[in-house]
Order: sequence, then structure tokens, then C-alpha cells
Amino acid sequence: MSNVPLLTFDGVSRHFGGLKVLQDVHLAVPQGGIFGLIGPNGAGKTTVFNLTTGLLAVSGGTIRYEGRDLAGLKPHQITRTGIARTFQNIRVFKEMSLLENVMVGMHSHLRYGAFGLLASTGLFRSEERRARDRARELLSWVKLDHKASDIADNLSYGEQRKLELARALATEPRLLLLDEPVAGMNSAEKTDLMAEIRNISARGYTVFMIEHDMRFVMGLCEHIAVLNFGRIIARGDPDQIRNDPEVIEAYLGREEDEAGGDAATVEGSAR
Ligand SMILES: Nc1ncnc2c1ncn2[C@@H]1O[C@H](COP(=O)(O)OP(=O)(O)OP(=O)(O)O)[C@@H](O)[C@H]1O
Repeated sequence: MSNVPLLTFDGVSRHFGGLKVLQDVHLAVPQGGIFGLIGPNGAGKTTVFNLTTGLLAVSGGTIRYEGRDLAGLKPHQITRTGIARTFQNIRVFKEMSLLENVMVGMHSHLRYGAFGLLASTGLFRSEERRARDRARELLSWVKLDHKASDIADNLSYGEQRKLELARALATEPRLLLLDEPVAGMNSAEKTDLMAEIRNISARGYTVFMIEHDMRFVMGLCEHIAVLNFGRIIARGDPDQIRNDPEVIEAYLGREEDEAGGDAATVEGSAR
């Protein structure tokens, strides 16, 4: 793993009117490996992803990817620099096959574009065959290749999440942002996904994930940052995070506030 960060947040803030959702956030996601961002509900985690992918603009500070300031870039331009993401709410095309879902993610990389995908003629066949092979390969990384021709609507919730992951990979990113990848999965699916994400990381992708499931985060991430009320309150490896008094306070405080709500405990229970 190189020491040069792939993605950096330098004094980043984001306000919505008077609401300071992120304040002076400094982050450095190293190249390679798996980085986790955790924090109680509403801490600002998804906003970090929305800023990184250009869905929102920063109110202050700088976000750099491979040293390049991302300010002013549109989401599709950011995708082209090598950043892909999945969403907290599943966004698969339910009436399309798994293969087609992945190929849609690929279109910005195909020379003929999305129109050619729909109206393919002989001219485009070899390119399309290559795309199909790649899509099938990506589906195999999340163990869905045997269902490649099925309609996405027939998949379980957990499988739809994995399909989203394959589709994100189809843009050929180097940085993969995963927003709550195991939400809605049963424990067997979580165990499988953990192995699959480890394999994806071993292939050279940098993974940056938001996740509430502490067992998953602690088991998978080498580096973790903790957001609370829009500020980073801790950074470190899983042991440092688990034992950080401010982190424990942030989670326990929330649990009391929410009277046994769904805030995860730092010790490791899944929600
Ligand atoms: N576009 C927006 N306009 C106004 N407020 C927003 C917007 N996006 C997010 N917020 C607010 O910013 C705060 C942080 O939201 P965000 O979704 O980043 O939190 P989160 O840590 O991802 O939460 P969760 O774990 O519940 O998904 C919330 O109070 C939310 O209501």
C-alpha cells in the first residue's frame, strides 16, 4: 500500500442554510486497502460521498483525488477520473437483466456509448461482446454470474446491493465508494460480501465505505474515521477506534438520546 493518499479532504465544510452539516473535515484515504467512515445517524457521512462525487459542492475547503482538486467537476467527469459509488437506497433497473444493469454502468467507457448499446448493429458487435464478457466477470466477483440473465427484480435485497456494486465497478474506477453496503443483508450475505470486498480490494481497488454495522466495519477496514455532528472526532485502526473515549461517548450518548434506537454500538453489534 502506498502512503500517498488517493483522496483527501482538506478543511472541508458544507452548510445547508444555517445547518452546518460538515465542518473543517480533514480526511486522507490511502491508496489500496479499505477505509471506513462511521458515525451516528445524521453525522454527515453521505454528504461526504455526495461532495466527493460532485452531487454537492463544498461550502469551503478542498477535495483532491490523486492530487487534483475536484471543485467544479460534474458527477460524470468525476466518474471518469476513476471514482464510482453505490447508494444507500438501491438504484438497480428492476426490469433489466443483471448483465444489462452492469453494462449500463459501463457505457461511458464504450466507444459507441449508450445509444449503441440499445441499437447495436454489426459494427458494434465485438465491442459489445467485450463488454458482456467484462460484465459477466464483474458479476462473478460478487457471485452473481449464474444469474446474469435473470431480471434484477427477482433478486433478494442483498443481491440487489451486490449488483449495484458490480455496476459501480463497471465504470472501471480506482476508488470505490460504498454507502452502507450490508444494509438489509442477512448475516450469511454479510459474511459473503466481506470476502468479496476483500477480494476486490486485493485486485487493487481502494474501497471507502460508510457502514453502520460495526462488526463488518471493524472486520474489514484497516483505517477508520469517525464523524459526529459534522466533525471528525477520531481516526485510526479498529482497535484505536473501539477504545477511543470520544467515540464511545458519541455512540452511547446517541443511544440514550434515542432510547434504544438503532444506533450501533462500537463494540460490534449489527443493526
Ligand atoms: N440536500 C440537503 N439539504 C438539506 N439538508 C441536508 C441535505 N443533505 C443532507 N442534509 C442534512 O445533513 C445532515 C447529515 O446528513 P447525511 O445524510 O450526510 O448523514 P449520514 O451521516 O449519512 O446519516 P445516516 O447514517 O442516517 O445515513 C442531516 O441532518 C440531513 O438532514
